[in-house]
Amino acid sequence: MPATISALIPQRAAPGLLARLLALLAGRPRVSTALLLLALVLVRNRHTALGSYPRMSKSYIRHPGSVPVLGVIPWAISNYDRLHDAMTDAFRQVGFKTVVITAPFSPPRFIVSDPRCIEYVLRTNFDNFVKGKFFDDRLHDILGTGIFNADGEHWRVLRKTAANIFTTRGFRMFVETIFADEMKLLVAKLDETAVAGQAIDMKDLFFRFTLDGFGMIGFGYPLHCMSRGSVPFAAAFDRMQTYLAYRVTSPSWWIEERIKASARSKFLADKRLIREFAQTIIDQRRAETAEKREARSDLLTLLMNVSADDSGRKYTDDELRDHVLNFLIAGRDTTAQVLSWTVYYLSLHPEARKKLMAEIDATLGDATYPTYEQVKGMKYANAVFSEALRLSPPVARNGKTAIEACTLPDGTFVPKGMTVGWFTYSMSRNPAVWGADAEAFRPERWIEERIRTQYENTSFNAGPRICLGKALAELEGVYVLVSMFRHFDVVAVDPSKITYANSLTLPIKGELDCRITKRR
Ligand code: HEM
Repeated sequence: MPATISALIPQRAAPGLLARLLALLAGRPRVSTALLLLALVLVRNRHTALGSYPRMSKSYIRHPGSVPVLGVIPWAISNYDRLHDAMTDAFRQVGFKTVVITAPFSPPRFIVSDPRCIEYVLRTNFDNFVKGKFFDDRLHDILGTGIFNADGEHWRVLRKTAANIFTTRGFRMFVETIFADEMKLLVAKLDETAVAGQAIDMKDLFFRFTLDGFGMIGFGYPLHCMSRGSVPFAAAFDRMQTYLAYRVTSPSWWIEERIKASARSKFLADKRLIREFAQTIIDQRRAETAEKREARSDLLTLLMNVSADDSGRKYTDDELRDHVLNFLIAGRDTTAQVLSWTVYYLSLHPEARKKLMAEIDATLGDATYPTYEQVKGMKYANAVFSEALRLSPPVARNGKTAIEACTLPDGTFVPKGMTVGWFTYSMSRNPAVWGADAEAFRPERWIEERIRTQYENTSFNAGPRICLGKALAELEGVYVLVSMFRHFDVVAVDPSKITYANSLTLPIKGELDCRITKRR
């Protein structure tokens, strides 16, 4: 667990007895962890919701890692760095049935993996399941009033407005102008690396590509990340996500944050930096002449013009800032992460890489970059992207909260206010859905087998809140893949050492150093 309890103790001495106690415990992480947890259990806390639910019925299957009183806490601590695999192991033990997770000071949660339950939560009983307090409490600092945390009418207005930029006409333009320009910069960088015989961090380059791309698509704002050195906004964004992932994982995050003042102050500095960055984009737009503003049709323009509610009120700068950040998270991290994982899986599977390059060469003829139609038509390239996404979904876990009590299709009674979560990462490894080779990287399954439903394959979420950027992400991801492998062979230096970091999404831990060989 990277954030051990000792690491959560303040760096500067606290006054008096507490300081001495903390100093003593700081050198003994195990003892301090145990004592802190014990103290948490003994102290009656108004945040605990255990008492506000009916006693958990014996018929519920407890998460196999649960222990009395502390619930899943010891399991979560010992598996923090491999949470998704540990969760998959736990599901295997119970035959992928619904489990209940308990922990002191945290409301119990169900984790489902049955596609029927997913469909019930995300479509059939859509109005009864909201993002709710669980996510808002933990993620408000970064998501604010933006679409990811929004519910009800507020969500509907945002979704309808944003949907206007995701049109086929727009997509063709994105490929021909924005992606094509950005790809030339990426190819030039890889060219230099290949000539110099060095390795390069592809993870960093993919993040730069998607951030620049969405800067233009969403806000008509050139961020020039591909041609810059460090990007402080992006670094702050990554740190903040790791911090917030801890809140989603640890039931005692709120108390730990009060103890660990220095980490919190760094977090607040990052939050300020990120907000200032979003504000700059808005300020520049407001400073433009009315004529120039009216000629634009990007997301920011749409959001500035739409009525936020029935009263005709416009979004405030604070709200616009939240929207900008929500879309930047959506548009940057997810697609970039899938691209990184795709390179990882292709490095482990040279036969798939060969097949991909053969399809690219056969489709493109003499051309160096694909057209919109070619990207859409390349079956194997699309299958490679989908397969990497299936095995390493950026939104690897998710959940929604029941407004009223209800019963899931597998018979699980969900009390009012309880959260039902799911681990897409684990669901992708369920042999009942994906077959005996569920764990294997096999792009052919997307060509030879039936296409799984949204509720079996939740990588893009499902139902009315299915990812708004799905088509854009697939187009951008496959465009980059095809253009890149048209020019180069790209192989990770040491794929066997690659794993994921526990963050809000599912980035590769550390760098993705790759060797680049010129193909043409
Ligand atoms: C491979 C890349 C992507 C994946 C795997 C992905 C996945 C997801 C998932 C799982 C959700 C549901 C999140 C939740 O419940 O809060 C979601 C929502 C969303 N995604 Fe994506 N996404 C991707 C790319 C994009 C891109 C490029 C955009 C463009 C901006 C985008 C825009 C959105 C938006 C606006 C929502 C919120 C939809 C709503 O709540 O109605 N996504 N995405």
